[in-house]
Amino acid sequence: MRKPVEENSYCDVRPTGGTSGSRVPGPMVALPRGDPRSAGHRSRGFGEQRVVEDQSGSAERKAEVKDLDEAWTRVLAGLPPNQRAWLTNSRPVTLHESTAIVAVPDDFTRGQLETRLRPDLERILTESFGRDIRIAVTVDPSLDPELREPVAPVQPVVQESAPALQPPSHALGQPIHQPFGQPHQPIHQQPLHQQQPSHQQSAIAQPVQETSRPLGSVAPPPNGSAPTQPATEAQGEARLNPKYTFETFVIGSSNRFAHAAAVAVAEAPGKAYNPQLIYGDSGLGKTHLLHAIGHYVRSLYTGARVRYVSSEEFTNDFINAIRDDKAAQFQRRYRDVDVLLIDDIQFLEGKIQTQEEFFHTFNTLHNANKQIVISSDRAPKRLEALEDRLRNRFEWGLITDIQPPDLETRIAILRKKAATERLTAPPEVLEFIASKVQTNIRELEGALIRVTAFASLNRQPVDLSLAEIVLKDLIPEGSKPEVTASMIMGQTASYFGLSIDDLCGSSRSRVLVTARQIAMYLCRELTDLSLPKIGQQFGGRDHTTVMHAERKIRQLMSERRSVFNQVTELTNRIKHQAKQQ
Ligand SMILES: Nc1ncnc2c1ncn2[C@@H]1O[C@H](COP(=O)(O)OP(=O)(O)OP(=O)(O)O)[C@@H](O)[C@H]1O
Repeated sequence: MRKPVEENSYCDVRPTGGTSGSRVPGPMVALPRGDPRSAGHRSRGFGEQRVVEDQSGSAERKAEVKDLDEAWTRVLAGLPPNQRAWLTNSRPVTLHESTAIVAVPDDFTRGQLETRLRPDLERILTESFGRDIRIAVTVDPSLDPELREPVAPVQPVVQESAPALQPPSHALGQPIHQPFGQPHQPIHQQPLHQQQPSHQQSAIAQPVQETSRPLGSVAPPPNGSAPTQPATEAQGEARLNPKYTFETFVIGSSNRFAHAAAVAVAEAPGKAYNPQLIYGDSGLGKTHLLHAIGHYVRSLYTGARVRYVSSEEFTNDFINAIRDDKAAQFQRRYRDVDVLLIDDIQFLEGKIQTQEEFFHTFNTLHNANKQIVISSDRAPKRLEALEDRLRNRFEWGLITDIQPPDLETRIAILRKKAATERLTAPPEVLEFIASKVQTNIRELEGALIRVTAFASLNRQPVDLSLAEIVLKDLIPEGSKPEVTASMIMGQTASYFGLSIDDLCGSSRSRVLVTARQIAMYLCRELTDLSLPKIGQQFGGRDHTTVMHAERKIRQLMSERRSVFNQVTELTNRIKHQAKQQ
């Protein structure tokens, strides 16, 4: 048997020069390529979703969006002036189910909305709609008035830059749904998406256009989950795990935005956000969301060609195609699809030839308004060994991150997992497991499985004492792991969406001051560092500042539940990180 070709053994292509623009951390929005806003065609800031919805011609959706606008007017009227000031350059984007997405110009404002303003915003929105509404905040730098003038095109529009790659007629100006065919069932049959606006039906029930390629015609089962057996080639090609659907995905503050964006992408593939990039640490649900998009697209659009592939498989496939002289088949496999879901893109780092191939795959799909969804373990700007031109393209669409889930979300995930896997575990055991395993959902599920398996093997009931024994082995106490100031600062910065420089800097904004004081407090609690040493770590501050911070946080913890929760969650994360060192 021939050995597979080593990716780098034949490469002679070098990455192009240049640097990608630096971006603020956290969920970010980049203008899609060809977005008329980038050429100054549209005065509104962040509003791609509205445009998509308006194009669908749905009266219901328009009404809903209008409601959000109206509700937003009420929000502005209902807030005291000092809070309203934070919303001057903010915009409501869209309402998806019970989540209102709000765009703000920078990360700092996002912090304000997510902490200080959140209760009032959600209260007024909830009152306005007569049902529970949560907010998800996204950053759209184009809302910053200082960046608005003069309006420079962010990306050249497709037609200007690449006349040879004109998308097919159906891809310009017409709904992308058409080539996919009609939905095989009314939306209201989707259990999780019962509140789905009925615009979906009218939007996609349009005449099916002739396309040059055959369309699959297999309808998935009514619940939107994938069948266990591939019934046709098209269905088999999708390679979706039937367990990874939106129905089985638990939404919490750590993944709310990524989830909402994923649903929007699945409802309007190629139109809402293209590409969508989801990034986050291992085991936080990126693959799950990719598969869920695939299932949902296939349940909405009969015949949609969806392909899920890990970047590793893409690389191996490419290498084998070259070895076997089957480049054309390879290209058809990845370019003749409506939705390409590509997982763990960081795997392409350093693989120049595969990156080159993926670059062309990306361009072909994007130019034809086909949807691309990418996952990565890091933000694109941190994929240093990826070519700039690829990283830049990832920023054309929507970048969403997934953070480790909080305690409530972890408990909810365990509950769902126990229900779907028919595992019996009392609530106190689920809570105990969720408190022990904090950062990786795969480990969380593993712990539940271990506990229930242990009980079953020993014919014992699943109770707290048994869970303690099992998890002791899983997460041994051992010697006290060493916590360092840099660990604390790193975790605190990422928890609050700040940088280490922010923590060491001189800004006195409220979010920053609280974050800095919490980090100093944790340094006192979790390390043996002296007050002056801690002061030095935070940009050479005086030891009295550290003393003040310690007192302040102690006091706030007993007064404000939010601060108590923040300190508890951060302590858990830091200890967990220390254990892994
Ligand atoms: N929000 C969630 N609700 C329910 N299950 C979840 C959620 N997030 C993750 N999971 C489950 O956790 C496990 C790990 O998730 P997944 O494989 O999607 O992580 P990942 O981010 O792709 O990790 P990696 O980067 O290591 O591939 C899966 O079984 C998935 O179903």
